[in-house]
Amino acid sequence: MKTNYQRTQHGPHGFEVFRQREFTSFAAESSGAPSRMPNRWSRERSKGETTAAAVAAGKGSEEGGRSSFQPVGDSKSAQPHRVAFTVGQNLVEAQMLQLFASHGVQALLDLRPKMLFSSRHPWTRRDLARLCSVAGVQLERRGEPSLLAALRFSKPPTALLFAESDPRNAWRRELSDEVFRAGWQVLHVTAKFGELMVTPHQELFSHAGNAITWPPTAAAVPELQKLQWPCSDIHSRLAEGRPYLFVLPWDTELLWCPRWLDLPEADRLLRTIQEEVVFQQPVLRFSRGLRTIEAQQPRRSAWVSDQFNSREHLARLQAEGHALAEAVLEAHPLEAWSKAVFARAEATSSCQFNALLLHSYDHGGHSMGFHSDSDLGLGDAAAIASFSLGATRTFSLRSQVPWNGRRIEIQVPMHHGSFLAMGPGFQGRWLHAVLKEPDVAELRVNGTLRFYDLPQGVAQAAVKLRCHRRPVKDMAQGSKGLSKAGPILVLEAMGPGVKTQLPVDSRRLAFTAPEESPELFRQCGKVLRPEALSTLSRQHIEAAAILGKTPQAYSMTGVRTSQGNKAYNWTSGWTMVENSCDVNPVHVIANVEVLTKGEQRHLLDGDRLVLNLGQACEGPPRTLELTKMTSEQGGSSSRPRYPHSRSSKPGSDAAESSAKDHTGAQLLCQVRVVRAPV
Ligand SMILES: O=C(O)CCC(=O)C(=O)O
Ligand SMILES: [Fe+2]
Repeated sequence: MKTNYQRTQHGPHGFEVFRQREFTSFAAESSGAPSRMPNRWSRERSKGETTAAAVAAGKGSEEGGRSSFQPVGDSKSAQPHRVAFTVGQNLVEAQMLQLFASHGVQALLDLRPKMLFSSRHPWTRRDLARLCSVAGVQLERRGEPSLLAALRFSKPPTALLFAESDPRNAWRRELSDEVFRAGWQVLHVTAKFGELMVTPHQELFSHAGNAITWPPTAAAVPELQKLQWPCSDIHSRLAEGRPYLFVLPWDTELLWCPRWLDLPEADRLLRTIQEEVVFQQPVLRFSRGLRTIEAQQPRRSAWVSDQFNSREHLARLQAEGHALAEAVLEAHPLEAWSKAVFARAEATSSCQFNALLLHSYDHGGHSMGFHSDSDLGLGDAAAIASFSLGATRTFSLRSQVPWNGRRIEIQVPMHHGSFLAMGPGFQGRWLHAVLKEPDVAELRVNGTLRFYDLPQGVAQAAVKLRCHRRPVKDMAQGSKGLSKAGPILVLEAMGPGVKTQLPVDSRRLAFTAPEESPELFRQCGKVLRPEALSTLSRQHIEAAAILGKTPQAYSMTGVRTSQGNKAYNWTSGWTMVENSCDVNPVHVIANVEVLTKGEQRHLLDGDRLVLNLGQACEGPPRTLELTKMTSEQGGSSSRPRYPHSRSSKPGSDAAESSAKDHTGAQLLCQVRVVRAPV
């Protein structure tokens, strides 16, 4: 089979869309060495800038004055037949078959963590086995001690199946780096907006590097002192008011200039930004399998750039049929004030930038969760600078892996007029965040300067929000003693900060009908510890409704309330979800609906609610009435308007059969959501 890819257009997130043509010639062309990839940068870059070919060959451009860049992979050892596709489990059957058939995939290596194998999972082992036997593909589980050993035994081209739908995320990123470094040609397959896209690993992660010289010296930053890790007194150094270059583990560097702007300069810049810049608070959308999740960004943002997101550029993309996400904000063109900011930041950091992302944290409740700046067009080689105006907020840094057995945590007090720069390689080793600080009442404006290595792409800040479908028994784990109860509502504090920091039973609360089990209801605050709320990166809690498919299934398992042997009244009707809060919208995840105040809909099996807990829900444990029972009975007339479906297309076969599957689904507890005391 001969297929190849031809670049045709850029997806709305800057992913380049490849249409299939002939594969073998593409693989042969590109797998030999990344430098032989036809590259998009060289077409677009201005004279003197480093081309991708030079980058891949490990050469920086002398003309452009850039430092040399080390390609991620060892291109010399690449062999034409060593081709691996990475795919996420969000691909549906037809897409998997399309991938197998058009690229001659011989083996599928399932690399998903074990816990994900459940009957609720999009791809069970059985489903995969059936798929592979139909397609004549060998299904393999990672049995070897290492992925590379497993790959060596598989017959390429091999598809690597990951839980993550985004190749930039976690395990999928890490393992594909490993495979790429071993000389394999790695091609990431994504399904966005109904289209299969293939992006070579190096296109997604290579960055030409924007450091002109790095690290900066006292020539650029007067009185700069270099401090080598381990420095136990780093926090007192950060408070000293003097500039430092902290040389941290893993060859990463942090430049700290606490007095970057003097007081009048900082005041003036803050005033100008407030006057000139229109900030927006977009609703962020995330793909989760076939579902889309929405949440309002807990801060206001704005872009300033002449290269990305201009009004004309976004309009052109839309005219070409691209649906732009709400989070893709139109950029303000550069003006005198912003040009001065770019020039000053470039002089201090000895780096080049082409976009400024501004955030307005209006108060301590506004935040940004732990993340690394890994938007498309950035990547590990990108150096990123950041300045701060207004209220002092803590810029928290945490190493991605332990150093001498423990993760390193550094708190940088970013005050009015301060500046820092994270050097090349930093994003691959560290996470950063601006967590909520309830005591801060004043506004803080932050600006991060970046260099997007994108040809006229769309700059969009990384969005990190995870939502997991879990089997019922796993969900119930966090409920300590509730697991025997039938319908359970589980609220789980998510977001990367929470997830990595807190054990599962500290960030979940699960309860049954409050009227039936008041003592459990009161325990909610104990189960969901305050840390879970204070580390919430997106100010949201997810509520997953765990439902029985049929009333009979539950009565057979003998569900009892905690107050006695009284069984639930399984046939009392559908449970509705209603938004009774006009400040914080309730998002019903399964079908991406935002319920405005007073709106209702049926709560269905698998539905999740996102509650944006803001000031309106502050105070002592407070009950937010979300749902109420209705007298509707199951059956065709009361069939939910929005069947929980694997297909978003109404009327499709999948939607029909899914609706049938779920007609018996009922949630029989009255759902109340309580905010735990902080
Ligand atoms: O507000 C800050 O200091 C951090 C901003 C940030 O991390 C980002 O824009 O990616
Ligand atoms: Fe960031």
